[in-house]
Amino acid sequence: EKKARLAQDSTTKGLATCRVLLAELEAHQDAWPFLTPVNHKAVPGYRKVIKKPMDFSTIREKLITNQYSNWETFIVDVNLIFENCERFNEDDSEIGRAGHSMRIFFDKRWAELLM
Ligand SMILES: Cn1cc(C(=O)NCCCNC(=O)c2ccc(F)cc2)ccc1=O
Repeated sequence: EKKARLAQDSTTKGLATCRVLLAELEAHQDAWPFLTPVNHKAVPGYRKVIKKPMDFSTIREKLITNQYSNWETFIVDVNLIFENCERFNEDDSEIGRAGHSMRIFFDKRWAELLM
């Protein structure tokens, strides 16, 4: 609730929790399309359609190099992965389904850990 949120926002605890959350996302069985940046040479049209690519390895690098000021900025990048996936992939496709599965998992976990 509100007090907890404020505590999470400012302390490194909030970002430590993001590392826990990222490790869980990377370990998920449906994470494979999102572990590394989409290879736009191998995926025709990707670079043109997706203006802000994002993936778990990029988020990990940004966490390690202190590029997130708080857990909200971390959440924005994770959600970008799912928005890009929905934009580029049919819902009824292997990667589309993996994106929906990961988003459902993430929404539940960050609510438990950070709210
Ligand atoms: C998010 N997205 C991903 C792709 C895509 O083709 N991504 C590469 C999949 C191939 N990567 C693997 O199979 C893999 C990677 C790491 C690993 F540890 C195990 C397997 C295409 C469109 C799109 O929107």
